[in-house]
Order: sequence, then structure tokens, then C-alpha cells
Amino acid sequence: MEVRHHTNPAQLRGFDTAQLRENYLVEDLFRTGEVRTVLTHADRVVLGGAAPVPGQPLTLPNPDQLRSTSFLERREMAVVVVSGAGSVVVDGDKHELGHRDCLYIGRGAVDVQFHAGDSETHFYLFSATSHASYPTAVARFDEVEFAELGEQSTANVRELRKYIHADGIRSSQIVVGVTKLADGSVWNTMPPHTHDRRTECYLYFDLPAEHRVVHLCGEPQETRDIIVANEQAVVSPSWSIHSGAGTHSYAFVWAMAGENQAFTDMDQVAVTELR
Ligand SMILES: O=C[C@H](O)[C@@H](O)CC(=O)C(=O)O
Ligand SMILES: [Zn+2]
Repeated sequence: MEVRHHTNPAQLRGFDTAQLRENYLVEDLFRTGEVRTVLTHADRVVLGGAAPVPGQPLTLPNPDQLRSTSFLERREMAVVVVSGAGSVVVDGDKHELGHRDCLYIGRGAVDVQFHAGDSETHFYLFSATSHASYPTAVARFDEVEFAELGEQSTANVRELRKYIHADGIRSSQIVVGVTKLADGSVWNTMPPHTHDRRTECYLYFDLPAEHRVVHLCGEPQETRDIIVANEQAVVSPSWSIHSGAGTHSYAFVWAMAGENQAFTDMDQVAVTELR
């Protein structure tokens, strides 16, 4: 497992492009036949990618850095299918997942296996520490309610679906959903916000290989950009905005961990205040 240390806003002022990418961009989560994981000390979030091929399931590893008897001994996890369709077997119980569907796995699960469907499947993983056990549950993209956000005139028409949250699948601390941009819309989360009580990670997907998202990060008055390709993730510290504009429409998994689970606990920033 790769380990990343936390950063602070003063460091960001001096980061060049390579340093920005080393600290905040996770480029290589999905490699055929592997489960890859990255621990960030920001709220001890672990990001991961499992990429099984048909007939060759993959098992969730137990990285040494966790010093656990199993990955989920003291943790909970969200799994979102970002490419293909497949199933996840949790201690013998099989959960079928379609494109963009979400599985929550509660603390204490021991054996987790990722099975591809008819083709290579990409399961995105997001995990944080958990102080209570909640039931494992599935939320489907087509079945959860969604909020219609944005306007055509600002190129940010999008549907926001919440999977793991106070009124949905319950968890100890993680809050997870998917936002999908409409054709012709490119901006997410503009005007932007911060929430100093939570770390947030974005995993951009459904973006054609030849396109990119220009992701904005940093304090509102000291912003930087990171150029992101399909199926890459960005770690957004509690003090950072997280917003982006694509050269094409796309979808992204947003996932948070920290002090509270209040989705509306955001400090909004007016576009005119950005620097
Ligand atoms: O804290 C919450 C997250 O930033 C997402 O809700 C933002 C988002 O999906 C959007 O506006 O499209
Ligand atoms: Zn946010």
C-alpha cells in the first residue's frame, strides 16, 4: 500500500506541477488483475481500485500498515463500480453490482472478493476508520433519488445521487455518492466550497480516454489546478476547494470522511472571491 502524508496550505503555495500531482492525484488505481490501495493520513482515508478479469476474482488484501487482523477489522468501506459490472462476495454473501452501483461494507467483515462480470470490472474503494458496525448494504444508481443541479447557461447541469449518508445507507463516518454531468455540461461544484470538518476524495470516471478534467484545489484565495484523466482520483484536504471543468462531460464518485456526516455543512465560496 502506498502511504501519503498530510499537507498544509502553506506548502501548497510552493508546489510545482509534479509536487501537486504527487501529493493529491492518484493516477494508477486500476491495474488488470490487481487490488491497489493508497493510504492518506488525511482522516486516514484509504483509496483503492480492484480490477478483476472474468474467472479470476481478487481478494481484498490486509496491508501491513493497518496492523489489523483483516482490512475491515477497524474500518468500513464503500465500493462503487466505475467500469463494467460484477459482484462482491462479503463473507460468503454475493452482491451483484451494475455500472455506478454502490456497496457499503461494515466494520468486521473478514473476507471480501471482487468478481468481474463479462469483462474486466473496475471497483473503486473508499475506506475510513469505523467505531461502530453498520450492516452491509447496496444502493443502486437507478434506484436512489437524485438532485438536479446547475443550469445550461453555466454549463453545470448534473444529477447528484447520495448512497451512503444520514438518510440512506448508514455508516460510522463515510458519506458517499455519484454525480453525473449532463451532455454538454462540464463544471462540477462551481461555485465551490470547503468543509473544514471533512476530507473529500473525487474519482473521475466515464470520461473518454482522450479527454481531461481540470480539477481546482487549494484555499479559495490561493487556487491551483491538477489535470486529471479517466479513473484517476484527487484527495482534497479539509481546507481545499474541490471543483473541476472537463473538456467533455463525465461522472465522479465523491466520498468524505471526518468529523460529521452533515452533507449541507459546507462553507460556500462566491466565484468572485476566488483567486
Ligand atoms: O461535499 C460535497 C461534494 O463536494 C459534492 O456533493 C459536490 C458535487 O457532487 C457537485 O456539486 O456536483
Ligand atoms: Zn465537498
